[in-house]
Amino acid sequence: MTKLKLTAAIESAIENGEKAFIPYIMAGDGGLELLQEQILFLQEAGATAIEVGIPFSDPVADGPTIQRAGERALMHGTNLRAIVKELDSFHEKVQIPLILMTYFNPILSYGLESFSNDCQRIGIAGLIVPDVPVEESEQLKVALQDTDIALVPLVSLTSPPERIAKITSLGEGFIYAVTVNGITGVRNGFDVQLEQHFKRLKELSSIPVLAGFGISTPDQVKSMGAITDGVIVGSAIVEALHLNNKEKVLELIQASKKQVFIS
Ligand SMILES: O=P(O)(O)OC[C@@H](O)[C@@H](O)c1c[nH]c2ccccc12
Repeated sequence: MTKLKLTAAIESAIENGEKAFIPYIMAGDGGLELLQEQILFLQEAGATAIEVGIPFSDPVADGPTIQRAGERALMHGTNLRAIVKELDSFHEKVQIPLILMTYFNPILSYGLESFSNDCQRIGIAGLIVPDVPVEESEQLKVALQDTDIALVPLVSLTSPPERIAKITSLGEGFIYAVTVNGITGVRNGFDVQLEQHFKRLKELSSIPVLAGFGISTPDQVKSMGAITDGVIVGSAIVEALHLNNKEKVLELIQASKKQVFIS
């Protein structure tokens, strides 16, 4: 089994002189029938991979924009089972890696085994489960061990060095480096220490390091991309898709392709 599909996609963007760009979307926002169109649009627009969010009633890590998108999706009656079924119906058209982002509860109610089997069957390349820290990920790791699905870890700004070392050694796919303390959502500024923090993470990690949380403008995509291997953009993409502002999505993705490199 190879957990390398996700890593390979990111490395290939970098080999092209670009940075990775991973948009986050909320599955079922606007109705599940939009999911295929949204994924194929982002693929066509040049996304490196896509993080597909599963709506959940108690999204503790999510800021207001993602929370509202989740509520809209739940109002449409979306759930994990329906999303997997929908993804199954068009997965042959998707060439870029898909990462599912879900809290642990929906996975447990789905059943760990069948979740892992179904994700493998429909070609899911990665999984982000924010309420399962590395120390508690054994059960999930066991369920995923015979699959090609990478369990992507989150590293917070406040993780102490021993914890960072543990996360980077166990991490798969890429390291999701959180840029702020707190929840998802648009921010105006970032800690001046970030560059140092990312440098350390990159030194410790054998897989790519991507920055996420609070990135919402082309300039931020460029400046975060200059000090990491790429970015994840959630709230700004969710909002732009909700307002059908495709131009904004294209601008954000383009910013990851024209990089100013700071050495
Ligand atoms: O919305 P932002 O600030 O651009 O951050 C990305 C984020 O939305 C996405 O990766 C995500 C959505 N929900 C999460 C929960 C935990 C970690 C990450 C996420």
